[in-house]
Amino acid sequence: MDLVRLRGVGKRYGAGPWVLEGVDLRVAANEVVAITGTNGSGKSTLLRILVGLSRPSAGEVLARPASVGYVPERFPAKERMTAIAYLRHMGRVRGLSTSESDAGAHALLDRLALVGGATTPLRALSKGNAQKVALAQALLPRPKLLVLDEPWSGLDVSAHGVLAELLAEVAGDGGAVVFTDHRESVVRATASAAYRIDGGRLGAWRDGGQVATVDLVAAAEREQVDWPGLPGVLRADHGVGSVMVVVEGKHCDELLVTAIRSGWSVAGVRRAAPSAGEVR
Ligand SMILES: Nc1ncnc2c1ncn2[C@@H]1O[C@H](COP(=O)(O)OP(=O)(O)OP(=O)(O)O)[C@@H](O)[C@H]1O
Repeated sequence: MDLVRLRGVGKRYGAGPWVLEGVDLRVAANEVVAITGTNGSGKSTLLRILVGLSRPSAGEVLARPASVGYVPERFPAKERMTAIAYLRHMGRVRGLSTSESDAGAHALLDRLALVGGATTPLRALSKGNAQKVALAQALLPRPKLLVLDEPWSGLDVSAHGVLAELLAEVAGDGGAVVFTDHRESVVRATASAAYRIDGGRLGAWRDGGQVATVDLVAAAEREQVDWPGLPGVLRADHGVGSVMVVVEGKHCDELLVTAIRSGWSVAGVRRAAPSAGEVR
């Protein structure tokens, strides 16, 4: 089922040139979609249309879930409000109680390791910490569609893996994720489908990345998992306290969610075209 559907979408600002033209896009549940393109190609414009902050000048948005989380390229962090007060406010606006909001916010900020604490005023946060708060607000409560504009930019390396896990959790829970990034490595490691905007048109990225290799490390209290029995798993090689699983790209997010829920940590995800031996 399509969670998102755009048909023939075009966008121009005032009487300026067309930034986007004839964009058709469908995003199904469980998908993680990357949008690539050069600076100024229209990636942020497309994301703003996806979340409903900008109206297309042509074409239609035929489907969009009611619950959408959005991490903009620049987080409006000029407020005197503290990070936790802001997150509480955002959670309340979206229907959570104060205690649910606070619990969710603290859990997300802990996972993302917000340095400097939740009581720092937004305007005093560093770029990376502001990005963590921006991520937390988009996930409070967990949305059906999560849209992120260059979410890795400014994040420290330790938060990179957490971000990948959070995206996998949204997609694995029947939601969908759309993000922009310039880097091929990020697209390969994270996306189940990828597109490129060129000359205002949305086209296929040159490589869909059909197979993923997932390196997992066992925590002390993990459950046994029948890796080869999971959907799309092509191979599972066991090490001491670790396992390397090769999985079809479209089932990668499900595998990551199962692994995390069963007490395994994701040490790495690599995507590549399948070799002959891995195709079945
Ligand atoms: N509010 C606006 N008013 C007028 N022009 C705009 C507006 N927002 C974007 N543009 C123009 O639309 C084009 C696409 O901008 P957009 O920010 O969508 O690109 P982008 O691919 O996200 O770029 P970057 O990678 O640099 O973030 C650019 O030429 C930009 O100047």
